[in-house]
Amino acid sequence: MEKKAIHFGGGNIGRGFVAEFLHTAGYEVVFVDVMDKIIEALQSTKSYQVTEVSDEGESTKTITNYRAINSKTHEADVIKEISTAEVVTCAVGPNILKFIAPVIAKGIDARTDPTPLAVIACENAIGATDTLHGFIKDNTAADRLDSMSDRARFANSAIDRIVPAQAADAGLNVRIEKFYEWAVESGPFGERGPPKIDAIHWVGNLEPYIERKLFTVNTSHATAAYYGYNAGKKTIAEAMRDESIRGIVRDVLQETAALIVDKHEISSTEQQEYVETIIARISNHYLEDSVERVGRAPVRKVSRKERFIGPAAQLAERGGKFDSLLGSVEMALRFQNVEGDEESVELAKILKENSPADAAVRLTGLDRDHPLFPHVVKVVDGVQSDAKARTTAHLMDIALN
Ligand SMILES: NC(=O)c1ccc[n+]([C@@H]2O[C@H](COP(=O)([O-])OP(=O)(O)OC[C@H]3O[C@@H](n4cnc5c(N)ncnc54)[C@H](O)[C@@H]3O)[C@@H](O)[C@H]2O)c1
Ligand SMILES: O=P(O)(O)OC[C@@H](O)[C@@H](O)[C@H](O)[C@H](O)CO
Repeated sequence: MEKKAIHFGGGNIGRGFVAEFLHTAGYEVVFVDVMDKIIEALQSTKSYQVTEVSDEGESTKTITNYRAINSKTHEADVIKEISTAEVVTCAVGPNILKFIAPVIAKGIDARTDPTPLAVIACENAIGATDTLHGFIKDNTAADRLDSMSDRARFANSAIDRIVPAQAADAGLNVRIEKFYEWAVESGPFGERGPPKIDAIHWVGNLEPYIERKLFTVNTSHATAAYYGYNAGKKTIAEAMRDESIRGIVRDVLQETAALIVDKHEISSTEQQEYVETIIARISNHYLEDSVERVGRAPVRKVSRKERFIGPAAQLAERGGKFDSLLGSVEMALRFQNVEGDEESVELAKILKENSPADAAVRLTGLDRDHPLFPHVVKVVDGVQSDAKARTTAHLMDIALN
């Protein structure tokens, strides 16, 4: 029988990365999404194209052998597919994991296949599969929990490939960078071993991979996005062409490199080479990657384990330098009321309605006695004072005219 993988989220990384590699590994891919437009497009086509763009030119692959189900309207079908699949992946965004967990829990519960399902969350977050697993357990009957590992195994992953928002007329086709890395924990699969997916680099300990990726690729990407947005730049490549922003990105990466080299078995030479690769990747002018996409969801991005506070907190605990990271946090806090970004509206509200210390706790989740906390409070205070000064100036302007 043909191998089958269920993938939640038919968006950019779903179509342009996960499905591409599942397809190459010989899986039939069943996309699950809640967006009618994507589902209808996937159901009414037999193929779409993934085009890698780089200095070396363009190279296109055709993806076929897929189906699509809308989980909003056809939940029972999704449960049935999961009950007979080998793999479940998702790329829906870390905040959506709780919404896809109930249907996955039901699909796992309905399994009779002796081989456990492999569940791999492909989100930019530390321990995303663990988070999903937690929500799945919350949606499973207590008397079925002990035997769940007979029906499913859960492996965390680190996934890296820049897939910008696509042109409005692109349909299902995706333009992406050539580079990719997909590291997944092998331990959860035990003696039976993990599923055969050639693009995956199976690793015993994922922490160095996910921290190096999140705290280099995503820290630098978000730094360029927030400084770029506040300087009126449209794309990450445009921001990176600005010498001052490029210099700031390098300063930030020096701080995270110090942590990565100190904490993991990665030499400073190796990390420096990695940094140069990442700077070249995010400067890629062939990718029209907007500062709004890369800066999206600022509340998530300034949270405790994320790309700024995650490394800054660890550096503060180790007596390291973190002031450039605080500069990125400040720019992230200035990413407010951005059209189409609900979290940027929520951010503005939190900053308006709370004292600096309370806003710092709510946004970053840092304990008040953490060595980083007073530094973050100072940054929050500065951003709030600027907003107040702008409101006062605006009101005076109205009164005078
Ligand atoms: N784009 C990238 O460069 C990139 C690279 C690595 C990792 N990621 C991560 O992948 C995830 C997705 O990012 P993206 O850029 O593809 O976003 P995207 O917005 O293009 O895709 C997300 C998809 O999830 C779908 N979705 C939302 N709620 C759903 C639900 N309840 N059930 C099923 N589907 C649902 C959306 O309709 C959308 O199609 C994020 O965690 C992101 O951090 C993105
Ligand atoms: O997806 P986010 O919102 O966590 O971060 C935005 C980008 O930095 C991200 O999507 C990168 O393009 C990706 O992580 C590259 O591997």
